[in-house]
Amino acid sequence: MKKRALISVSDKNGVAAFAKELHELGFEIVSTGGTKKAIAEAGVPVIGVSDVTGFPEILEGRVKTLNPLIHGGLLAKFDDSSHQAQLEKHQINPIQVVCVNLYPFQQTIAKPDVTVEDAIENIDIGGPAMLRASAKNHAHVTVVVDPIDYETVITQLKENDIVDAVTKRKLAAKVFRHTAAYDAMIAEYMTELAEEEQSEKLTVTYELKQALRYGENPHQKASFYRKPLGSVFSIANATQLHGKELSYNNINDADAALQIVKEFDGPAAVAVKHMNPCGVGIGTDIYDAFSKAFAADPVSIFGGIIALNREVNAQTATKLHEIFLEIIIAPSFSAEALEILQGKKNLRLLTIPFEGNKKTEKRLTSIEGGLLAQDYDTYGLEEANITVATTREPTEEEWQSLKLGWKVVKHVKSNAIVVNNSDQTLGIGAGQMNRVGSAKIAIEQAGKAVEGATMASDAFFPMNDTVEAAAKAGITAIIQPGGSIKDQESIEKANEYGLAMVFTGVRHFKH
Ligand SMILES: NC(=O)c1ncn([C@@H]2O[C@H](COP(=O)(O)O)[C@@H](O)[C@H]2O)c1NC=O
Repeated sequence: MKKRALISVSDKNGVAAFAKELHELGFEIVSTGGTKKAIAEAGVPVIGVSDVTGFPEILEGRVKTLNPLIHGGLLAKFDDSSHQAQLEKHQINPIQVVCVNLYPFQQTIAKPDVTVEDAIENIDIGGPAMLRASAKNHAHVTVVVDPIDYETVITQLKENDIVDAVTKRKLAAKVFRHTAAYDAMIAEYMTELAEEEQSEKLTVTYELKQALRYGENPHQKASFYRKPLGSVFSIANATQLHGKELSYNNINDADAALQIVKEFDGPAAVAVKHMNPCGVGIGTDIYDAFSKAFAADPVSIFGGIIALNREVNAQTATKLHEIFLEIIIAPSFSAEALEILQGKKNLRLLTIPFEGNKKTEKRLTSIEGGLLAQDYDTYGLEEANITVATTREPTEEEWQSLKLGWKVVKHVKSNAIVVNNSDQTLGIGAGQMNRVGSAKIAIEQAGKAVEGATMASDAFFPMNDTVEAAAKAGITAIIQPGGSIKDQESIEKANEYGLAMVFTGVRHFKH
């Protein structure tokens, strides 16, 4: 009996050539409608699945290969006499090679004008059934889901007449990853469609974007995966114009920088070190903004990651060029700016689209043995929640400054304190185990500029010691969530020093 190959693919790239090789190796080719046509057009003999099953493709292709005359051939063990006898009894031919790829569900739902009907029709049923059957029976069947593997299969068949067991197992594992990812994508789409907020299972899928040289430290192995159809405003969607490959730490820091710069509509520049901002500046143009971000902390910016929300021009590039930086991310670079910055061999220059940066994804954080899923902290200041707790109201300039501080403090690791003026940060205290410790760091870093500056705190003051430290340093206004049982003590302390203190009613922990 002739060996049989079953080919049914949506992505028809290379399939005719693959079929031709199989034919020349003595295989009888069996195919579904469109695939059969593509193969026949290339002059390769091919028989239709309907000729095998004696049943037409029905329901506009919803049922074509779902038939025991096909699945019996995929699932029978070739070395099992009972299975062989059953195949003979029912006149089923065994299938040695299966080549299937699926309806383009992902590409379909990526279309902006996709209808639910269109999405549903692109859920492949028969394909995954054939893939899973063949992969289950991989001891006997060679199954190819990825056109990249056509060559390996043909080479091995030509050299040894068989595909070796290790390759067959790898191909089968690839199939199960493929069908699992395919179903995860459908599950995500359907869950959204059904407006289910919290599901009993989380089935997300990611694809390898980059094999990383190492993780947080050189002894840790690491990879970078991207979410298919994920947010476009993402480091996973960046185009690298220049410089060394991104590292694990670069990616985390770049993500942190993007989350901060996203807070601003006007020209803004953000410098990040170890996922905390070390300088944030806003200005009349991007040069002005970057100059302020740089001046905010000209020491910590060394080796930092910079995100800017306007095109980098020559003037800004010249200033950026003076500093040792790891990465610069912007919507674009002018040709002149690019030329200036490309002078630095290792400096990574990235662009990402700043448009369409709406995020509906969940932030996933892994813990050993589990995963935490939460919304991104996209909450801004809501007028309705804001109260001025002190006798003195902030001045107009203080308000501007408090709003800037509040935008930044959200992105600083808790306990977080930001000291700033109306267009730049001056001191940032991050990740201390007590709030007054962060305040002292921020105040010290601000130096003389603390005089007349404002302070933002990501969470309420459990005691009045931070207010006291701020007032003594020369801070004139504070923004914080409020809500401590000792709020009154902090208010009294602020009143005593003539400070204005605003409660936001919302906290911004970040761990
Ligand atoms: N329903 C079935 O029996 C069935 N059998 C194979 N398919 C899919 O049909 C596609 C190929 O179709 P065609 O050869 O007609 O272009 C493949 O992506 C394959 O996964 C099916 N379609 C979807 O469910």
